[in-house]
Amino acid sequence: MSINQSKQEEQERVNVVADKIDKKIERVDISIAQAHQETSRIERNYGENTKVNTTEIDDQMETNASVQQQKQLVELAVENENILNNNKLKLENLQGSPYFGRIDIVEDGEEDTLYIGTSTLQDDDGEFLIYDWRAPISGIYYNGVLGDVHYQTPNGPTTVDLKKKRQFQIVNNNIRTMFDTNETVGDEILQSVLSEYSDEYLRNIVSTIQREQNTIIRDTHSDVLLVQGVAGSGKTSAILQRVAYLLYHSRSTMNADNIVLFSPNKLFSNYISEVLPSLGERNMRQVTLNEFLSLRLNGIHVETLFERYEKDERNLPETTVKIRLLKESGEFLDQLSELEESHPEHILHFEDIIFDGKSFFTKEEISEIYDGINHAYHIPDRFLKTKNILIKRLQKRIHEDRNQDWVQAEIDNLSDEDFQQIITDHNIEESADQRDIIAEEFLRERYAPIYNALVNNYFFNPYKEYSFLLNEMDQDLVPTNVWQTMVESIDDHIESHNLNLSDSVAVLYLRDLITDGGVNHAIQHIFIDEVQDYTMAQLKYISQAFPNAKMTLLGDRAQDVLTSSYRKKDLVTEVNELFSKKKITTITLNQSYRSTAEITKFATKLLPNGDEVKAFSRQGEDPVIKVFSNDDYYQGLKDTARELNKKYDTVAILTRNQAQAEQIYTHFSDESIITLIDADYRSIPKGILVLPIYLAKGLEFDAVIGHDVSAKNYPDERSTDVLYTICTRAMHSLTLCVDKEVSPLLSHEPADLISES
Ligand SMILES: Nc1ncnc2c1ncn2[C@@H]1O[C@H](COP(=O)(O)OP(=O)(O)OP(=O)(O)O)[C@@H](O)[C@H]1O
Repeated sequence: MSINQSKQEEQERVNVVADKIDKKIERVDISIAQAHQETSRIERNYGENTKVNTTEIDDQMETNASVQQQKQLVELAVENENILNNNKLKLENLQGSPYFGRIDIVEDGEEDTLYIGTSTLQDDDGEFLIYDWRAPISGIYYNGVLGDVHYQTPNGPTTVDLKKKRQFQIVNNNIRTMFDTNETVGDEILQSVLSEYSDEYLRNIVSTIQREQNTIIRDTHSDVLLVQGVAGSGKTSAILQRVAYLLYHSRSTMNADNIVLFSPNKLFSNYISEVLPSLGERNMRQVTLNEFLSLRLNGIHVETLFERYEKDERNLPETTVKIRLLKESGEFLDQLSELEESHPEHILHFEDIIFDGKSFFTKEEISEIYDGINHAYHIPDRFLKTKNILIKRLQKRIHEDRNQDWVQAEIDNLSDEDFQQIITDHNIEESADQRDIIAEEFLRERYAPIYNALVNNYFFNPYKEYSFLLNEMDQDLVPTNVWQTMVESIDDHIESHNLNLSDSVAVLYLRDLITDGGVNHAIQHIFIDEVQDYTMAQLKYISQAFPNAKMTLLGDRAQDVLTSSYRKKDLVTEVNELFSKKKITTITLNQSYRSTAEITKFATKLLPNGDEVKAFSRQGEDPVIKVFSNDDYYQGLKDTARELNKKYDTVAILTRNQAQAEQIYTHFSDESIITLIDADYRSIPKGILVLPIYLAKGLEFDAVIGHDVSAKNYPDERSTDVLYTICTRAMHSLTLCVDKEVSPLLSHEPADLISES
């Protein structure tokens, strides 16, 4: 059969399936409308029931039961509506482009043809019209070459004979292209997908997942999956596809709330927010490292990586580097805990618990309790025993204080309603000592802040404990006076509610270790993008905080913008050392998809091992280096940006730091087309943007302008990572503007790339 005949037949099938999808959507719309009416009816009912008289106890109990029942009905109705809406979303995702792949297989002598799309679609009689891309059999589409192929079923591995693999590009229900192939996904379709212009959001890559990406997406056995992938190799894309895959495979035991993604910044969170919904899934939780740490160190401003980078750019003394490298290592955290355990006679740094302006428990009392507990116990056990004793003492106080005059007077002054409320809230039965019980309940409410302070360990000061251990630490890294100054500066910072990044992780680690807290058992998967920005201490702490989570770590050593000025060791080695007891799989991605071949080749020349990076064969314009030798650098930059903006919707001017971005912005201030992006931006507008490179991490733009790649601004190889990351943000066009003298990092570039004005 000729390909045209096949295309005709395939088109007929697309029409049939498209028609069925439309009809299903019509039906689901009717069900949604009915479900919505039902929810509203139950909610109205619920509203009326909650208005019932609540002053008589009997009535109130009855009302409570009925309200509970109504509440459950509302929840059920809402859930039903959610399921229907979700079904509709999946059908809508299939609309216009119902599938992208087909495989013909022979299994146990039987021939079968399967179509693969973003979700499963069944006929009314149960026949599969489309298989979900995550179904075990769909793995063949991404992995297999024709002939015998294996795939995993719930009953173990199975072998089938793969006869045909066909790819489609279907737009508005019309087959635009169709290929039979032996590869994962042929270049033609990938070419066409990659030459499209960027938009505000990253898109899913479900129809063109490549073999190595597929390995990342479908890995279910590793505790730590470490992906070292060059810029634009699809690391972020693979994360999101992997989340969708894991959600599908563990539907009964896991949902999106059991997954956390550590993302590099807020812009990034918005940028990736459309991928999972386009695959019919809810987004996982997202947090930046700074949000994660700040939330746990309530009331303290934790230095951001960006703030630190900006500071480092100004001044980074060698002693600071030495101390920082120590604090950022996994061993440093081990040292802290060993030191703590090696001082059994040491009394932890406790704090008074203040209530109503007075000390309710003094630190001396708490210290005495702690000291009185057998020193042979581990510190967390002693801490817990101390806490339990304090809670018991609080209970005793409640019991004793109930007869105090002030308590009795307060009870006498209670309104009838409040009095009744205590009785119903605590189910207090009528008896001779009812008033005593009420007095205790009253006190329990009054003393609740004390109880909370105990439960939340506010009587322990982890900052002082940390400084104590630093003072005790035997170190010969830096002279004693330098070390001492460092410890004092932490104390000063704490006074003003600030903490730098490396200390914050150490304090948290120590606090959680001593208090045996801070652990979240519910999270099953942690994803960390841009892992090259993380220290081993941070990774160790994160893995301690989420003990049940498998970790997927994705990074690129060459894009080490934020720490390259001082970090030396290789990320893969470090991670392997840190998690040596876990099952680690390391995957390397060398193929870059984002940029044109010209841009990728240009960028990789900056790297010492650049020849390992494989450019995708998408052709485009050569990058340009524009040198402005006169004093009109900013005018030249402006003209360049405007010129590019005629052709490309988004033109990003990327700088080394925020100050440079602001400076450019002031030169543009007469224009409404330019947007200065800062760390609080949540979405990327179109037009000309100016932002420091660290905010552009993980993002991509149609056209990129590197700001002032001069010898002054990029003097030596310590700037390579920054420049490389800037260049690799560009999809279609890259221009480097230079004020006077070109950076030595570009000295190998041929003269014809350089234009002088
Ligand atoms: N298999 C694929 N099919 C289609 N497009 C792909 C594929 N893999 C990657 N891409 C595209 O390449 C670009 C880069 O992908 P992504 O942002 O996931 O890479 P990355 O490795 O996280 O990049 P970086 O580290 O430079 O931020 C995106 O536009 C993405 O859609």
